[in-house]
Amino acid sequence: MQYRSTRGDAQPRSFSDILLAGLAEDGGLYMPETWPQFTPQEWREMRKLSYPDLAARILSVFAEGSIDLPTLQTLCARAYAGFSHAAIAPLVEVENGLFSMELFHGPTLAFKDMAMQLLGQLFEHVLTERNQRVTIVGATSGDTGSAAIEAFRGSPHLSVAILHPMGRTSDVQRRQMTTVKDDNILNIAVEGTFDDCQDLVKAMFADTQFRNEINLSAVNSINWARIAAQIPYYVRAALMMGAPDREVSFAVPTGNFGNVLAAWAASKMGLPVRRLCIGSNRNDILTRFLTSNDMSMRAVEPSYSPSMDIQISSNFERLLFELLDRDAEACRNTMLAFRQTGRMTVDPAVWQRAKDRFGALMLDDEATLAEMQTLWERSLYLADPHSAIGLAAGRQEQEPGIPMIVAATAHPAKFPDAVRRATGIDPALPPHLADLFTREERYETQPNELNIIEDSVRRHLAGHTHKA
Ligand SMILES: Cc1ncc(COP(=O)(O)O)c(C=O)c1O
Ligand SMILES: N[C@@H](CCOP(=O)(O)O)C(=O)O
Repeated sequence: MQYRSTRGDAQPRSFSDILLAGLAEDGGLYMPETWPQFTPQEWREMRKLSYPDLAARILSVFAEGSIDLPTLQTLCARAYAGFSHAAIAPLVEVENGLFSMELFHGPTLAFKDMAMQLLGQLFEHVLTERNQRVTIVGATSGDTGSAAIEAFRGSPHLSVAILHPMGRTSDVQRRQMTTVKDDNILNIAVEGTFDDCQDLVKAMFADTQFRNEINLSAVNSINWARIAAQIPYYVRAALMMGAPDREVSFAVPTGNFGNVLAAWAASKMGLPVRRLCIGSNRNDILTRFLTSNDMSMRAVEPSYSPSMDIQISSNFERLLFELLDRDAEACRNTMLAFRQTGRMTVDPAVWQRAKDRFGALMLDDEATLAEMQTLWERSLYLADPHSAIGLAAGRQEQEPGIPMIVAATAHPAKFPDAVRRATGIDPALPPHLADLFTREERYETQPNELNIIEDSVRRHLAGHTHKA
């Protein structure tokens, strides 16, 4: 399988190449040249596979020509060995026909582990094979950072620098990142928002000298491998509900648009998905786009669901590329104009195509707490604020006879303040994190300035390489 950029300039590249490259050189995002297809019979045969084997089967079509199926099976078995639930991503029926797909049973208690644990294995495999070293720089609004740190800590092949927006994550999220002491990890609190952190990462990719100097790589969902590794749980859930002989719908709390894009990708591969519904908090740029063709940037507002405090949803570019019939030039021009003007409206026919596929719902903080309270009182289901937004969005789009599967993206214990406020319950951290608040933190605070952040990364690499 070969990959091309949404902005058209980059050369076609293999899966292993784009895994390490992260972002295309023209600033676009890599997409598979064609959508792999499974027949109904092939989907049915996947029903009997364990989660790791199913993940390997799905990944094998994207990694074709780079990594073979037996190797992927070994890597997937290792990736999911540390999950605390035997089903890896269990389904819980919260209300009649409304299912919570719990994606938070990995080591850092958020859906990011589902892909990041596998990326950890994929990077080790490809870097060992190529005898190469890279530096991963990632942006996080709270969960990607800790998942990446957990997946890559102690690796002899790479260093990881994570930029988080100062004071805008939960305390649990920050401590999960900043209490990890491995030499190859650097945490930087940036005086800005998540969007600033993400822009800094993209600016580092655009700085060719710096990019080459440190062998820059990415593990945010701008990296296609992240999306590919998020597809299997949608497939698994749909198969459990009777697909391909029955349609299902998905609802996903959304920020950077990566998770719901994986569900959409599964439908492009032939999985019978009826509706996709996104939930957002008051940072509702995507909801506004889907309800009124208005993608206009506003200031990022803090909310009870901080991981979705995002205005610039990177993966929307991948959907736009498809909506524009893969016209890379039109995609590039639209994205550049969006960044210049802070506004995007698309041709009404293009917008209609998005609306035909996606529904959307916005919940502000008050409505989020009310939803958490209702879920607790009616169903004894303790949801974190992000998952609660997804469940409300899913309920809105439910249709008789069609299972609605909602991505539950974080463990309630990551957001104890909101959970306590909504339900009066104090959600406990699992034993491996029970002493999180007594661990010592280590991080730098830096202004939102590219040169300063690049220098921090350089200093860290010099110190780390020195020690190694
Ligand atoms: C807990 C949680 N829920 C939802 C989201 C939104 O997911 P995405 O950015 O893939 O849309 C995030 C962050 O990505 C998250 O950490
Ligand atoms: N919510 C995310 C933001 C980054 O998303 P990603 O999927 O692109 O890595 C976070 O928690 O960091």
